[in-house]
Amino acid sequence: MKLRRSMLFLPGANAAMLSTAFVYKPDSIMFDLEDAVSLREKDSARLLVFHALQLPVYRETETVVRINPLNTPFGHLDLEAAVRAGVDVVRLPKTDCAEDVELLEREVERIERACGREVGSTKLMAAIESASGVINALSIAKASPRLTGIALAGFDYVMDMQTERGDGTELFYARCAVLHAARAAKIDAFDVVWSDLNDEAGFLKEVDLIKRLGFNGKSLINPRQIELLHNAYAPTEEEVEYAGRVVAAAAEGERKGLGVVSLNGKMIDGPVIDHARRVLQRAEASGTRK
Ligand SMILES: CC(=O)SCCNC(=O)CCNC(=O)[C@H](O)C(C)(C)COP(=O)(O)OP(=O)(O)OC[C@H]1O[C@@H](n2cnc3c(N)ncnc32)[C@H](O)[C@@H]1OP(=O)(O)O
Ligand SMILES: O=C([O-])CC(=O)C(=O)O
Ligand SMILES: [Mg+2]
Repeated sequence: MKLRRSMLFLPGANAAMLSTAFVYKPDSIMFDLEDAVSLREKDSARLLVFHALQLPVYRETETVVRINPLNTPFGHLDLEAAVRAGVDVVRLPKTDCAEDVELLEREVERIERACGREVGSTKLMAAIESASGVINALSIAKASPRLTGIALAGFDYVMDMQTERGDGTELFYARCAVLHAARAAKIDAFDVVWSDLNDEAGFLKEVDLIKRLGFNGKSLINPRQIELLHNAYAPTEEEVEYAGRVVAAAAEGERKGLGVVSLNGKMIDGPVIDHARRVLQRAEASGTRK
């Protein structure tokens, strides 16, 4: 079970962060070449990220590079550097339609062939940051078998919608649309960045909401957010104990040839058993909540 709860952004021009981010153990590390890098640092950031990707320490963690859009002067250069350096996942920002992903896929394949990397080994992720992107979320999510997930990018999205970040009401439709598209395409779904590092309670409230909606995780901007997120996503001891009893009751029912059994008056059938197995898998992969 590949956990993708935390995807830590860091500015590609920041050499100190590039060389230490792995110690925080996010599920994925995302080197940003887009909006966190000033125009004057685009070239040096690309070179730094190209070298950082090849450090042995990054073999252990999933690496992601957020390139600039392909219709900018930087996008193709970023992509060339990321694929040649062996990045695990390329994240395309400002994805508005399936054709954006199809173009990305063609370019990635061309570069893989040119540099001798196995064709298909570079995975993709699309960030949806506009009304058009949200409307096209399903076709974007199904645009390439290389896609591991889609992400909602809240800051550009609320700009496009002529609103601003608030209590989450402004993101409600987009979150549901992106999530349904990802689930229909059987890929991961990532929620927006939380930018107020001093508002831990607000962050945790948002994490609770997106976990209940069904997101795999969130894009993060600071190491302090990682442990909070992982802990909130870990099942509690009680959930694990109950899941164990559900699986045991189901096994007992199967031995007796029963399709449905009851545990303390609660019906236990297929989806309940699947959920219990997922809780146990998650506990095995991430431990229990502290
Ligand atoms: C809308 C968008 O596009 S969002 C995506 C793009 N944005 C980004 O990539 C921003 C990433 N985050 C950051 O740059 C920073 O966390 C900021 C600017 C938000 C806050 O910076 P600070 O106030 O310095 O954070 P803080 O005091 O918590 O830093 C503590 C330590 O963590 C390190 N750190 C902070 N953020 C990160 C990060 N994202 N990755 C790795 N290390 C980090 C700092 O370098 C510092 O290390 P040090 O103690 O060795 O100097
Ligand atoms: O991709 C992200 O998560 C961050 C981002 O660009 C945005 O919110 O506009
Ligand atoms: Mg953005």
